Amino acid sequence: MSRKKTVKAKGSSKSPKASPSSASGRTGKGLSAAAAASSGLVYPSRPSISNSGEFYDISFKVMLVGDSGVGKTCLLVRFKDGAFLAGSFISTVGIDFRNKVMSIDAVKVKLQIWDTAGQERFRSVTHAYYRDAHALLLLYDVTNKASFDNIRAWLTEIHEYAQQDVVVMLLGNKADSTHNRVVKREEGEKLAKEFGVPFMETSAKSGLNVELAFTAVAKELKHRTMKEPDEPKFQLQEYVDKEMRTVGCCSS
Ligand SMILES: Nc1nc2c(ncn2[C@@H]2O[C@H](COP(=O)(O)OP(=O)(O)OP(=O)(O)O)[C@@H](O)[C@H]2O)c(=O)[nH]1
Ligand SMILES: [Mg+2]
Repeated sequence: MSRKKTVKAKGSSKSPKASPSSASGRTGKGLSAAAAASSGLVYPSRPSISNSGEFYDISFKVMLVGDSGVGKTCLLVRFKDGAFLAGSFISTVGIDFRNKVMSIDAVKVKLQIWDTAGQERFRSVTHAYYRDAHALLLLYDVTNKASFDNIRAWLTEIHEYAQQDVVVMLLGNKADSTHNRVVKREEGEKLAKEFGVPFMETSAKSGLNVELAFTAVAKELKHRTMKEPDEPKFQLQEYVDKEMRTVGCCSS
């Protein structure tokens, strides 16, 4: 099943809250006519403008999924606002989204990031949104074994409801909680290998790898959309491993 890209009318990047809508893919620069034609994108006369007033060239929809309490909302807030939501845990009701425009290889990439409720009772709501997602960040909590054991069930759900070519990345969150850790990093790596998905550990609290997780996904999506025919395929896990080595693995 191939992914469809809907090109929205200028200025139509407003709240898609009313219904799960397709993320748009459009580009202003860096995309050859051939690549644009083959990816189904069209050249706008100018880049689009997001509802926060930022210009962007292409837009993708990313979903955060995983058990309740693994840190999806905190990860998004850390990425968007650079802050950590400490204090009492307020579980997400239904689904919400935030936009962030990133500069990827001189292209403005807008990520529309959907924060889903992990609680079972909201599952049918989130299922409806899977089919339009270009990427899924699947989280477990390294201090919660059940959240790790449930990853297989989440992956089954993803295969059932999401597009076949959706980008999936497994994240072991709360890596800062060294004393309470019950899932080893190696266990996360092994599971990710088994399912052929990239993996890294993150911490919404310390900021560890948060920017890197979203950047890696944005790079993969941008490459898929704008790749020149003779350009080598972007290797997401290789990129992540290289970046982690460069910054000494565990800095934010
Ligand atoms: N130590 C630590 N705590 C975290 C981290 N991320 C989130 N938390 C805490 O974990 C709890 C749950 O975080 P949320 O982000 O609300 O969890 P969620 O996955 O959005 O949960 P639902 O909305 O119910 O699906 C909160 O008390 C956070 O403060 C982290 O990286 N490290
Ligand atoms: Mg939440």
